[in-house]
Amino acid sequence: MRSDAVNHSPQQAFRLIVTGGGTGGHTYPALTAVRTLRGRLAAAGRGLDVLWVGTADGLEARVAAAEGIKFAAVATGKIRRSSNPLKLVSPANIRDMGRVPLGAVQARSIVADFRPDAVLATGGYVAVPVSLAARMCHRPLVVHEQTVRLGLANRQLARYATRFAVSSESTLSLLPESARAVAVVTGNPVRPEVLTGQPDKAVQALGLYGFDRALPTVYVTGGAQGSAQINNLVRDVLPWLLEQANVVHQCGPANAAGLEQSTQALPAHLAARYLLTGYVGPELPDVLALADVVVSRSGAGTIAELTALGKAAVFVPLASSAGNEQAHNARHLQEAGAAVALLGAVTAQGLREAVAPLLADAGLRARMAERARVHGRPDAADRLVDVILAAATAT
Ligand SMILES: CC(=O)N[C@H]1[C@@H](OP(=O)(O)OP(=O)(O)OC[C@H]2O[C@@H](n3ccc(=O)[nH]c3=O)[C@H](O)[C@@H]2O)O[C@H](CO)[C@@H](O)[C@@H]1O
Repeated sequence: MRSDAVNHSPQQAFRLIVTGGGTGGHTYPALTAVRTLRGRLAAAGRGLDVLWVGTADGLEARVAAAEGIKFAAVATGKIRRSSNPLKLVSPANIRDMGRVPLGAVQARSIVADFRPDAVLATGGYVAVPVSLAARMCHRPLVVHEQTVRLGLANRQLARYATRFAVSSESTLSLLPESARAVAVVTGNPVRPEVLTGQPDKAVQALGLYGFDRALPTVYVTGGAQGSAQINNLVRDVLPWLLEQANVVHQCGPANAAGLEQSTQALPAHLAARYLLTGYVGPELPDVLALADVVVSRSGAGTIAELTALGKAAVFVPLASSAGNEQAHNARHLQEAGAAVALLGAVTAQGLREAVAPLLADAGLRARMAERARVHGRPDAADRLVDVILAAATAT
């Protein structure tokens, strides 16, 4: 499917509003779609005028700034779910609910002024007012869902979408009927640079000169915000782990200080094989290239990257993710022999037993990596761009 929108009015730039963020899982697929769309339009001699609408303090604001994308902030509120009705009327929820109508008014004025050819919404609370504004202003709305099970924001938006792009066939049966009629399976876009990392660049950029390259390297990651659970498990097995491997440990920007202390006791030869960092920025592709085994949360973004690359992985899913979505992702890959899933109450011993065979046996790692690659969709960004262009010309 190649749309006429690429060749339409070559002198006039394609106008896109992109919205979504809060976490890396919502932000990076949007960024990848923007880059891919820009490339496709440029190849046809057409420009792209893009405006990202997000929250001022979200990851998306930093990512848009780093990419040179215009950014507009709207007020947004996170409604904290709880089984206790009293907690639903907490001061924080009341304050945030008040911000939702304000965000809707701001979003409507932004969309009306910008007059986009299409709006792409990739989830997160901020996507709700912007998508509603797209609907009110009669602009084509493409909603992209990264996870197998719909996120809360996208569930609300499903009925307003011109096209509803999903990452997995198994999501189709979970969609409301109105969204199923406009649904397309695209996969979850992976930043292209993630696929072309180089191990030596990770060593140089992060100063990993104490790593023993004869040993395998483990990349531990808790997702964009880090994971206290994974941090504690890794801390408890660290001396053992460093006897068999080098470790890059991404612990979350807020957690680094607390962990540094526990690693100060390591003998020098083990400490040299360990890098603790809050967040892995532009070096991420190179760190993934260096990694032989990944110990990780099973958010949709991470899964899309690890399967596109083909990496042996041990997943520790976030148990409270919406509808146990992370456990579902991890179990699905475990059943295919493409990962190990640690479900339920995970102990340090359990992590050690899962990682040890993979560190000891390069053949086992290679077979798992090969099975993981079968689930990757490296062409997802191109497919999503097809959907955006088709939605823009359908009106
Ligand atoms: C806590 C939470 O709400 N989790 C959800 C969130 O995941 P969350 O955003 O935490 O995690 P994902 O795995 O989806 O994505 C993380 C992204 O951040 C990148 N990264 C991470 C760490 C780092 O140091 N550097 C870096 O670049 C990863 O490579 C990946 O691209 O959105 C996902 C997609 O909607 C959902 O599946 C998750 O359940």
